[in-house]
Amino acid sequence: MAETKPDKPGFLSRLFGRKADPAPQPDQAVPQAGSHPVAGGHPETMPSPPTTGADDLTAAPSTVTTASPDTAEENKTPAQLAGADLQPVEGLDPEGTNPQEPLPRIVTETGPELRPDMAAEAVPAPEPPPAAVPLSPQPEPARGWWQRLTEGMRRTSSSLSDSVTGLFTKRRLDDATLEELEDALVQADLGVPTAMRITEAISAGRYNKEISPQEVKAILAGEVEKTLQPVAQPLTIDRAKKPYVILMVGVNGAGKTTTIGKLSQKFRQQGLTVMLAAGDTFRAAAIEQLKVWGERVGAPVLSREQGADAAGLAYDALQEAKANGTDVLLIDTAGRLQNKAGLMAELEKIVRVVKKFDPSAPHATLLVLDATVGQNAMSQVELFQKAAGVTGLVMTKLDGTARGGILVALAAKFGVPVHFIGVGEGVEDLEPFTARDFARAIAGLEG
Ligand SMILES: Nc1nc2c(ncn2[C@@H]2O[C@H](COP(=O)(O)OP(=O)(O)OP(=O)(O)O)[C@@H](O)[C@H]2O)c(=O)[nH]1
Repeated sequence: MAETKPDKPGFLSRLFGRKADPAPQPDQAVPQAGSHPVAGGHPETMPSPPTTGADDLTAAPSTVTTASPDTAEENKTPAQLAGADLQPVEGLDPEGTNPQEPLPRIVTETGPELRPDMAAEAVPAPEPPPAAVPLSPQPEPARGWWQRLTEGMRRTSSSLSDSVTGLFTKRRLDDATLEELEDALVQADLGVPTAMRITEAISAGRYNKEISPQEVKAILAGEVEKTLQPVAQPLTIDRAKKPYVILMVGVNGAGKTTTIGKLSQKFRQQGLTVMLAAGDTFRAAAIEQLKVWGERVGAPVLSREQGADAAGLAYDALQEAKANGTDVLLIDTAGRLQNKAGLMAELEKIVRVVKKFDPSAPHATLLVLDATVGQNAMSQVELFQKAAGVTGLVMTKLDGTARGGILVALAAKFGVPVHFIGVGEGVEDLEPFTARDFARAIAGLEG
């Protein structure tokens, strides 16, 4: 549920009286940084912040797994560890010793490609998964991205669709209707400025006339697409940077580790070599989870023991990746809470250390956002931007919420590129973000 609707001028007064005022202030009335609890996390169990500076880089030795698609069977990670540690938000066991911590959920992948223009193509027949990955007895038939996207976003789109249908069936477009529509859009987390823009677009030339729900949805989709178009940017790997360093940040449980796995798979399918750095040294299980992904996608994983200095690990990983001529290095980081200054300082330290090795790195800093946190995503963007200089967003779990509209609010407010969206736990459920598909899915329109 969205929060209390912020104060805003009545629709008619905005439409006729104050249209010249373009300042998109209302978003600031939406609850902001620090006003919500962060999803998950156990502040009292967080490790003490690391010392500052990049001088303590010679701690424990790192280990590198040598995963490759040809890894011998006996050397593979046991199946029971595959994807371990997948419910970090509630009941998180920072020591990684809780026998109750859920085992990995494995989903058979079907391997779509990275390019947005291929997103809607039919998914190729599933390849046999590595032996370490148990097959479900009845693999689901491959579904195209559009189908997964619309199914995943059903909760968001049906709540919007229901409002639109309820409001516009055999009813004239009057002030009250528009007011209610605006409320529904704000409730769906699209943000007040976007909600106002959409209602104004709908009312233009149609005031006091009948308008069908379908027409409203089409205008809604058009306006959402306009807002999203500038941020829908593919993640482009610059082959001249070797390794191309991607730092993954986000609060715990947002889906960073899983996203790293899914991205690695896409890079590998493009023929790129990938190395993973298990920079979430906070939890042993997170390190294991990354190793499993490394095995699955054929990417070596550089790790140290739990509690080791993450910045030192990142430095080692850079050296290793450089020495090996690796194309892409993905650095995982611990789940961080924005109100934990020490943890943010650790993130800043990782960035500093990476820059020491290569001033142009990290070449991309991707903030993974869990769509289910709704408006709290706004404050996460602000804080991670400060700590790490976010260059792009990945939004996960759009399938688990009616608050998918938050992506529109983020686009309107920050203009940070959105590279990928996730609508499920499977490898194939993460795809490059395209404005039109998302806009039509959210409006409940056919592709
Ligand atoms: N439904 C759904 N679940 C997802 C999606 N993306 C990730 N998840 C799940 O979210 C959970 C948390 O993912 P992780 O990758 O462990 O999150 P994390 O950010 O690395 O968490 P920490 O290791 O605690 O920092 C896992 O169960 C994932 O399978 C998505 O798009 N949809």
